Amino acid sequence: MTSSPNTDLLQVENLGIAFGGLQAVSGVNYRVTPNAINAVIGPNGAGKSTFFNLLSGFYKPTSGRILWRGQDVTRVPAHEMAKLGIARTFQTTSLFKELPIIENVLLGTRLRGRSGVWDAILRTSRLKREENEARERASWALDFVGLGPNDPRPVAMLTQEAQKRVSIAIALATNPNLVLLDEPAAGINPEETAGLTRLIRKMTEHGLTVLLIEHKMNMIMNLANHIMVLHHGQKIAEGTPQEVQGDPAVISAYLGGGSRA
Ligand SMILES: Nc1ncnc2c1ncn2[C@@H]1O[C@H](COP(=O)(O)OP(=O)(O)OP(=O)(O)O)[C@@H](O)[C@H]1O
Repeated sequence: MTSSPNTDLLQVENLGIAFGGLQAVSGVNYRVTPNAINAVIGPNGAGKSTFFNLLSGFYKPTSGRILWRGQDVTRVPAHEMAKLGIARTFQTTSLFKELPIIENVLLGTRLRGRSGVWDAILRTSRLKREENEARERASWALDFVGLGPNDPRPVAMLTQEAQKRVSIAIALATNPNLVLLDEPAAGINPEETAGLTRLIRKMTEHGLTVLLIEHKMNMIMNLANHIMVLHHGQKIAEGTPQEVQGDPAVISAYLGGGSRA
């Protein structure tokens, strides 16, 4: 296996998954462009969510493999992927709505701590150190996404857009290299979408690599540096926004496939 760990982050080879008789993703070869905004698009049912779940370790492929910095991580469980430096956002429905903002972020980061039950009972110095570090990291992440670390409000009182920022802060607090964003602009208005676009750009300006799936085509075309197009589970095109927009296979997939953009 050839690898160049300094430049490669995530790469997939011949990746596929079948659900019963349905081949939801098939034979995809793809390499995430480091320190850039990467997008995966495609008509409804193209396999975007399934591809995303494969990358984040939630589904295990039935063919092919996933490499992280040149290392085979195909069988690594989802929580271990987070430890490697791959973080993903979840829909805002998975937030603990009655808890304050920072507690939501702390719950996300605590999962990475090394303290065990005895550390908790005895309040060991390791536990205290980890708690302080987690709190610092959570405050930094909330500040980064534009939310006040000392804001005492429960998540339920925030707008949908601010809740999306909380989910991004949870991902950032795990100190990732690659952040996978699941439809970051779903269910928010154009003005809020512009704000989230700025936040996603800021992430790459700070050295992060972003990969997102999103239906809002205008947003993607303005935001992404590199786009991969799925159709019926297969990669049909990839390149710059200009390249994929002008690609006849992409145009025909969208005309025949019914875009929700
Ligand atoms: N867990 C599953 N079990 C069985 N079939 C599934 C499962 N997940 C997805 N599929 C099927 O795989 C195909 C791809 O679905 P997927 O949700 O990945 O597409 P998508 O591009 O994200 O769609 P959308 O744009 O509508 O969200 C669909 O035919 C879907 O019904």
